[in-house]
Amino acid sequence: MTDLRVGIVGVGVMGADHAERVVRKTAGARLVAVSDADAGRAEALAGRLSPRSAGEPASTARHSGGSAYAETVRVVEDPMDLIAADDVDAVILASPGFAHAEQLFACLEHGKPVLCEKPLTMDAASALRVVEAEHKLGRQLIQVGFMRRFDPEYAALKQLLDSGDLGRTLLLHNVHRNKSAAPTFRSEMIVRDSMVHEVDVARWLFGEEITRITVHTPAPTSLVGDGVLDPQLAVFELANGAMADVEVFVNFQVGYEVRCEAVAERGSATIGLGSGVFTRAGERWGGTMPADFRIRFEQAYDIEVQRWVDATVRGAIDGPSAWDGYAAAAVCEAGLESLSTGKPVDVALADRSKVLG
Ligand SMILES: NC(=O)c1ccc[n+]([C@@H]2O[C@H](COP(=O)([O-])OP(=O)(O)OC[C@H]3O[C@@H](n4cnc5c(N)ncnc54)[C@H](O)[C@@H]3O)[C@@H](O)[C@H]2O)c1
Ligand SMILES: O[C@H]1[C@H](O)[C@@H](O)[C@H](O)[C@@H](O)[C@H]1O
Repeated sequence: MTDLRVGIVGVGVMGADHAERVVRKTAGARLVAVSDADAGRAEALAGRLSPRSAGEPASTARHSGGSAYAETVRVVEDPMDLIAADDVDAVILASPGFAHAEQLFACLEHGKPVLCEKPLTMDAASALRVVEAEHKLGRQLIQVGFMRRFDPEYAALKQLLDSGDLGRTLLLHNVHRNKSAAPTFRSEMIVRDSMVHEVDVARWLFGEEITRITVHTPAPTSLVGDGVLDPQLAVFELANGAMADVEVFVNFQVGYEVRCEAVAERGSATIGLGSGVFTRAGERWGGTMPADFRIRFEQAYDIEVQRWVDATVRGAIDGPSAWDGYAAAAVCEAGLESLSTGKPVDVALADRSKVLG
C-alpha cells in the first residue's frame, strides 16, 4: 500500500515536532510538504528532514515507524497551496489558533483529512460553522489534537472509570503547569490554549457536556507582570451534576506538570504523579520533571498521529471530532466571560442532534 502523503502547515514548536514524528516514527505516512508564514523556518526544517541535503544517503532510516525516510520535503509558500496540492493526501495544521478557521475551511473544500491542533478555532461561532460545513460534506475529515486522550495514563484512567469498579465518578481535580510561557501568552490564552485541554479531558472522562464554568483569578505571580492573570482556578459543572476543577499555571518556573485525580463513589485514581526514576538519596527523594509537553506527552502524540494516519487511510477519523473541538470552544468562550467577571457563566452549546442530524 502506498504511504499517506502528509503536508504540515505551521512548523513552529508543535509543527516541527509533528514533522519529525511523521518522518521518523509513523508507519504508512510520508512528509511531502511544509508551509509556514516564516518561509525561512520552513526551509530550515525541510532541509533538516530531507536526507540528501543533510548528506545522508536516502536509504538511511533512523525511524522506528516503518515508512521510508522522506526523500525531499517541499516548501510551499502559501498554506492554501499546500492544502490544495495534488500530492498532499492529508494535512496537519499546527499554525496558531487564529489561522485555523480559514485553513480548516480550505481542507474541507479540497476534501483533505486534517489533524488540527487545538484550539479548533478561536470562538464558538466559527467552530460551529466548521462543524456544520463538515457535516454538509457527509464525512468526518477533521480530528482535533486533544492528544491527552491518547496518553497511556489518561487512557488507563478512562478505562478504569468506565469499568465502574470505583462506582460513579463524582469529581475531577486537575493540575496543569507549564514551566514558562512567552510574555505574549495573555490571560485569555490561558483559557483558550491551555485550559482547553482540561475542558476536553472533563467532557471525555465523564462523557457529559460542561454546562457552566467559573474562572477564578488568585493574586497573580509577580514573575510575569503586565496584567497577566496567572495562575487561574476554574470549576466546570457537568450536565449530570458532576464537577471538575483545574489549576492552570503557565509560569510555574519548575517544569511541566499535568495531574488528574478522579474521585468516585468507591475510590479515587490519580495520574501524572511522577515521571522518570524516583530516587531516595542524601535525605532527599524525588525524580525529574519534563521541561515541556513534548516530553511529557511524546507517547500520546506518537499514538495520536499513528492512529490518525491509519484511520485516514480507512477514510475515517479516530479521535476527538470537530464537534469536540466546537464544544471545547463553547466552554472556553464562557470561560473568557467568567475570566472578566469572576462570575459563573452558562455554556451556550448548540443542540447536537439538530446540528448533526
Ligand atoms: N497539543 C499540544 O499539546 C500542543 C502543544 C503546543 C502547541 N499546540 C498548538 O499547536 C499550534 C501551534 O503552536 P506552537 O506552540 O507550535 O506555536 P509556534 O508559534 O511555535 O508555531 C506556529 C508557527 O506557525 C507559523 N504561522 C503563523 N501564522 C501562520 C499562518 N497563517 N499559516 C501558516 N503558518 C503560520 C509561525 O510562523 C510559526 O512558525 C497552536 O494551535 C497550539 O495551540 C498544541
Ligand atoms: O499550546 C500549549 C499546549 O497545548 C500544551 O499542551 C499546554 O500545556 C500549554 O499550556 C499550551 O500553551
